[in-house]
Amino acid sequence: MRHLLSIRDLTAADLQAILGLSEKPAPQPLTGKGVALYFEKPSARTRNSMELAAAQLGGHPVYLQPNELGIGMRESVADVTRTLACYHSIIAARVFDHSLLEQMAAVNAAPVLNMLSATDHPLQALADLLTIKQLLGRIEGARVAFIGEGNNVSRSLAEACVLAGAEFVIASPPGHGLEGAVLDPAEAVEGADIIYTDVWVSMGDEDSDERRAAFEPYQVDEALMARAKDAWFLHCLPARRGEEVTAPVIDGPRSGVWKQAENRMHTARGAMLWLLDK
Ligand SMILES: NC(=O)NCCC[C@H](N)C(=O)O
Repeated sequence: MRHLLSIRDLTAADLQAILGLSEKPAPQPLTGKGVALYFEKPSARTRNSMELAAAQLGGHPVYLQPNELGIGMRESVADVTRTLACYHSIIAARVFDHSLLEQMAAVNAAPVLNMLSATDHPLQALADLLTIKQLLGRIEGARVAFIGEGNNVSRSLAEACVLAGAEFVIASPPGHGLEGAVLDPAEAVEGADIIYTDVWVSMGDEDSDERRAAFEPYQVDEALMARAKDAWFLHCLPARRGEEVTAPVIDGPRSGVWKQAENRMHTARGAMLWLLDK
């Protein structure tokens, strides 16, 4: 049984297969079947794109919240997972603790799909790669510069870039980076085809003056964009104009964020088809 908890669950061929499936007309393998969507955190793009993608595949999405499901409280993780698998072909979850996804996947009752955890956001990275392919006409050899925090979005993007043959570089404040080399923003955007950022304060993380001060030199503004010739700007959204990005950049002619948001739906279909091995 397949699970998609992180990009590390994919081979290079799997990744290309998902991108291919995402651009094809939707088949209907989920006719009469359910897709469980369990959210421990808020969601705009993920919930809507997953609900639509499930419907396009012929399935019926069911939105579930912690206070109803009582996972690990009213009922054990394994029993909830087995119950959901009685009705649903896929169990998708957005969680605080990544290990909950691992516990659900270990039951092997239905394919488990990560809709964002503290460490990974594979669905976002799939949409990012499809967007890069559409904007540049290629992924291989592209230089993707991420300016901001090393966490779920940047980790999955880095892994997906490596798998698809793109170059990934990151500039993060000290103590907020990913494993491996960290550059400063000017170095990172040098020769970049894509400049990408994310919020300074992720869902569930603590906001503070120290944190804001650390991230302030990492704002993507027109001057930073101008250091890279003809780069496209991407952002997973939600965006805070005036914090991680300025309005002229995200609302400007080189912003691909709305194509990227739409692609969340197409790649959600691709990911679910891959999970079902269709
Ligand atoms: N586009 C999305 O699905 N959400 C992105 C939120 C990313 C941010 N790093 C967070 O964890 O809150």
